[in-house]
Amino acid sequence: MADAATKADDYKVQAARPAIDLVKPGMKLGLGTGSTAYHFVEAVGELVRNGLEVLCVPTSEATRSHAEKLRIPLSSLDETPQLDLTVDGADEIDDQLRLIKGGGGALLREKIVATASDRMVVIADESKMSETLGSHPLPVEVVRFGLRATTRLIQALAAEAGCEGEVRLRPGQGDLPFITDQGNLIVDCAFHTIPEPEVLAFALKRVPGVVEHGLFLGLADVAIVAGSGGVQVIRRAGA
Ligand SMILES: O=C(CO)[C@H](O)[C@H](O)COP(=O)(O)O
Repeated sequence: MADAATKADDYKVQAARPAIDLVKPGMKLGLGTGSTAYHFVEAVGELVRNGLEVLCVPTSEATRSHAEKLRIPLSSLDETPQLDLTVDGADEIDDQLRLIKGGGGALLREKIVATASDRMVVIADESKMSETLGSHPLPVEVVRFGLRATTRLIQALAAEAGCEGEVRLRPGQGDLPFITDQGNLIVDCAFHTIPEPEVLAFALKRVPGVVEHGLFLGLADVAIVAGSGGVQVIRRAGA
């Protein structure tokens, strides 16, 4: 078990390494969240220690505090509304580079930052690749008000989009729910298979209590995926 975890972490390091070659002096960067993005942030920290000038926007408070420890110069989207490149992890990736994100609960800021970037590069180990999205529960960020009504509507509209399964409030510490950096809740939707991600995304956007969902469609330009066969670079058609 420990060996499998170590191998997966090695792959995460291997996926992060080529992404660092895309970083050029003066760039404005989005810094992703999670255990894979962690390695990219570490590598940016090393470049900064060696004199590289970049300005970075973190996608979560966790990444902010990591980057601060590394003395990476930070900004916000208010000060720096357009970024050159965002590098982030993913929970699931299909061959069209459609993603499920939000396993770490940062999907809202991650999507805002990726959308504000000229390019989004995803880094991942091979376990994240999937023929059909849905094996990872889809995180959906919702407001607290009307949670049960929101959950029911998510289920009903998702069913119309061909997706059925348990919609569960993400637990946090003790008896408390998980709270996002924006002070919202997350429901994880165990749909198992999402036959038409665009149709589901459209349906979820019709639910008033939904702030954002973890389907990232047409956002990732490149995926760098590391595994037993080496490192593969996958480009989205037309990107
Ligand atoms: O979307 C995310 C956080 O909200 C992460 O990018 C995703 O969960 C992947 O994380 P990891 O690299 O730890 O597997």
